[in-house]
Amino acid sequence: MSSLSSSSSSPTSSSPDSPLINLSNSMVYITRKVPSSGINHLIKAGVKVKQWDSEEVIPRDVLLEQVKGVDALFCLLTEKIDEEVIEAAGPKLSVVSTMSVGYEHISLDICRKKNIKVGFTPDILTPATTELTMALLLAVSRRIVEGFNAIKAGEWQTWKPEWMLGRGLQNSTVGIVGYGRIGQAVAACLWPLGVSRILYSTRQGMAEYVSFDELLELSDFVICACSLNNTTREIFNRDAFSKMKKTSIFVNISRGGVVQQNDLYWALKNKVIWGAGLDVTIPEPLPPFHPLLTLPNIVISPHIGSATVETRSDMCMFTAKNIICGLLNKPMPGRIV
Ligand SMILES: O=C(O)[C@H](O)CO
Repeated sequence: MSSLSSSSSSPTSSSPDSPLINLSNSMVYITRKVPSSGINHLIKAGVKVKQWDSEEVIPRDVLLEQVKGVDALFCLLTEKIDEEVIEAAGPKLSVVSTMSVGYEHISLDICRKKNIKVGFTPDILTPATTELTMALLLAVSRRIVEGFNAIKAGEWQTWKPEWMLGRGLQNSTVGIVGYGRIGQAVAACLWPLGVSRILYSTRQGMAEYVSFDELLELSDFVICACSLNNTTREIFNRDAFSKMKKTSIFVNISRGGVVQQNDLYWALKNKVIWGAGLDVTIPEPLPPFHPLLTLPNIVISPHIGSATVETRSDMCMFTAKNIICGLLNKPMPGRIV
């Protein structure tokens, strides 16, 4: 399902950024149905746009076929942009931009070697992802889903002083692993709720620096907002969960790959930790019969950290701007390589 969605109507006046470079011969391939904001921006800039116009992930063989000869690639976190794709695209490919802040799906080394610029969408999804982090944290700590399920099962008999008790944030210690844009925004939401300490282990900021092990040992809530790379893969494993408090709650909004999921299951099942909220899993989608879904002390959302109407539209626009700036040899608003 690949279609030529559009082409330039006025190529010479097409670029708002530089009238000197004519983009009318440039072809951009978009790997999914995305909000119209970005597509319109590309069209107005005068480039030709081809698209996998579907909600479903583009099959690998179709991607390899469709990218042939394109100048720029607009991709999502679901496509592995590796040497094979870059070779299939050929020598004209000069910009790859992903509509995500995470970019572990792109082979940066190959892009560097081939002089291909790589863009991503930092900052604009920080508020939406922060909201979702807080939603998961509170859903687990205040047992929202468990309570809802209890109502549906007819288990809500009366108001009881010691039923469905959760864990409050006031006077608690929160550890944030990955104290970057999102981690710091989450911290800003937590202070007004009366937490007494916020710990981080990876970057500088307003919070207190401690080692990763100390963070695990001291925190009542552990929030993971770091990127996935070789140093963070499966850092939340049996060893890490064993160091956490039995009363602690773990929230992951980064990537499923930072967690050893069998170990998380073990930790939740055996009450090594109190609860968990996940927006990201391995695999995605998580199969409906996955063992994690049988546990009462977990809430899982389907990777919707940035999923607000406004944020997804902004991300799409940002990706399109990255591509146009990259093609025009202008500074890209969000550039990795
Ligand atoms: O990397 C990202 O951008 C998020 O995981 C999805 O928006």
